[in-house]
Amino acid sequence: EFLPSFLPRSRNNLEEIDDICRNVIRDMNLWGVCVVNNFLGTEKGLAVLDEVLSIHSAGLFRDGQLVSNKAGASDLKTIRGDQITWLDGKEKNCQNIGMLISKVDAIIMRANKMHNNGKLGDYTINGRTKAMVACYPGYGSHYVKHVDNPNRDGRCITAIYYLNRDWDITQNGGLLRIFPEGWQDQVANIEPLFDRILFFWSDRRNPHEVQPAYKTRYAITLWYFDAEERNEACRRYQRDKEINSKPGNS
Ligand SMILES: Cn1c(O)c(C(=O)NCC(=O)O)c(=O)c2ccccc21
Ligand SMILES: [Mn+2]
Repeated sequence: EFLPSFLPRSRNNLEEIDDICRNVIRDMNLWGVCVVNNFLGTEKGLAVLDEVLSIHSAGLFRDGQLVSNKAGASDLKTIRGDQITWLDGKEKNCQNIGMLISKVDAIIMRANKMHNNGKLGDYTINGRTKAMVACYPGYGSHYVKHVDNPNRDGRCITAIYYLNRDWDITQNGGLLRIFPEGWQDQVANIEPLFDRILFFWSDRRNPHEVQPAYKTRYAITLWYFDAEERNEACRRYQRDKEINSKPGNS
């Protein structure tokens, strides 16, 4: 369920939300990508980072996927890639992560309402995934070029909040490179900087990769659902399950 826990916001917060919304709507409809810096402000950003660090030191991250390193088949040494854990933000010692999630919800819901009678990019957003907290250990772990939602699973917007202080892309790597469809051979290079949030369409319009990171790299990702596409995906999933469960359809 998607419960934007709207708290009565002081005046300036609402103005700020409105201002960010206008940026998100304009950039998403123009480029399909939007970057907002200083999203929470340093103090709140650090509070979120502290919670992520304590989750990491509590060993709650599942071991990352095994990826063979670029050296090729010869040495079978594999390196651990990204480590992830899923949160809904209501867990104990996660209230700042919860506050981050509520703020992103508020922006997406408001942008959804604000733009041509409640549609952002022709989507009707009515839900989202839990938050995926990701950690790239800094031994060259990377993420191969991919599309988040290549086959209409319902996810329409990807939102990634970065937590990496004093990040030097030349030393630390970890660049997110997006290859937006229709930009010809132009690419979007996004540095995973502290208190930066990034929005982009989750479908085939935005193939992207995470380049090898040489310092621990943290990010929190939310994926927002388009009501219609999600319902259709769930119906398809249900039908496939029934077909596959019938005897003889092993
Ligand atoms: C760890 N991690 C990811 O980092 C990205 C991704 O695209 N990240 C972009 C970024 O961190 O800038 C993903 O898309 C992803 C998808 C499924 C599981 C894990 C995943
Ligand atoms: Mn991705």
